[in-house]
Amino acid sequence: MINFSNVNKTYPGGYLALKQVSFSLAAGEMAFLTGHSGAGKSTLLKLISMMEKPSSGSICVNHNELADIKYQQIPYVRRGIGMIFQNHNLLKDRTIFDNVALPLIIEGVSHKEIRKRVSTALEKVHLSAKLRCYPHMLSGGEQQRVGIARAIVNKPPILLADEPTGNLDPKLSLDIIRLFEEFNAAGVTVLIATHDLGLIARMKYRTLTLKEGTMINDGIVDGLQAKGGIDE
Ligand SMILES: Nc1ncnc2c1ncn2[C@@H]1O[C@H](COP(=O)(O)OP(=O)(O)OP(=O)(O)O)[C@@H](O)[C@H]1O
Repeated sequence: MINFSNVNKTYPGGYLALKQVSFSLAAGEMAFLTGHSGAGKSTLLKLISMMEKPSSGSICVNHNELADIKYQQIPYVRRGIGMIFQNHNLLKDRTIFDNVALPLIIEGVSHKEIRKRVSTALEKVHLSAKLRCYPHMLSGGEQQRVGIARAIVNKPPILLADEPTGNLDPKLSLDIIRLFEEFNAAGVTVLIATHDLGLIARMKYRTLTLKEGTMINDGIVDGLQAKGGIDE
C-alpha cells in the first residue's frame, strides 16, 4: 500500500532530512513511526501525502507511483489518504458537523449524502451528540476525535497521523489508538508518527524508527530498544 525505495529528501538550503529510506507497509497493516525531534517523521508523512517531493528514490502509494503523478492529479491521490494532525486543524467558526463535512463539500458530494456520511463518521468516534457544537466547546480529546472523523469521512484506504496523541493524557491517548485499531480492523492501512514510547511499548505494533533521517529499526520494539533508538 505504501512503498519507499531508497528515498532521499533534501530541503532547500541543503538539509538532508531523509537518507536512503526504504520500507513497505502492506494493505491493512498498522504501524508506528518514531524517532527523536527532527528525525524526519513529519517529512516522511508529507512525502506520502505529496505535500513534499522526494529529492531521489521512488514512492508508491495506493498503487500510484508518485513520480508519475501530475500536479492536477494530486487531489485524486490525496483523497485516498486521511491525515490527522496533533493540533486538529479544526475551523473555529464552524460547527463540528461542518468541520467533518469539509472534505465532502470540496469533493462536491450531495447534501443528502453529506448528512449521511458525516453522521456515520461522528458515530464511529462517539461524538454524534456534539454535531452542532463549535470546536471550543469540546475537550482536547473530543477535538482530536473530530479531526479523526474528518479524516475518515470519505473512507480513505490509508490513514496517516502526525503525533495524534501529543496533547492527551495516557488514557485518552489509548482511546485514540483504539479508534485507529477499529479502522485498521475494517481494512484501513494506518501509520502513526509518535514520540510516545510508552504507548508504542504497550501496543506491540510494528515500529519504524528514524534517527537523523535514517531508518535504523523496523520491527516490534520493547520499551528499552525504543528508548535506545531515540536517545543514543
Ligand atoms: N520546509 C523545510 N525546510 C527546511 N528544513 C526543513 C523543512 N521541514 C523540515 N525541515 C528539517 O528537516 C528535519 C526533519 O524535520 P521533520 O519535521 O520531518 O522532523 P520530525 O521527526 O517530524 O520532528 P518533530 O518530532 O519535532 O516533529 C528537521 O531538521 C527540520 O528542521
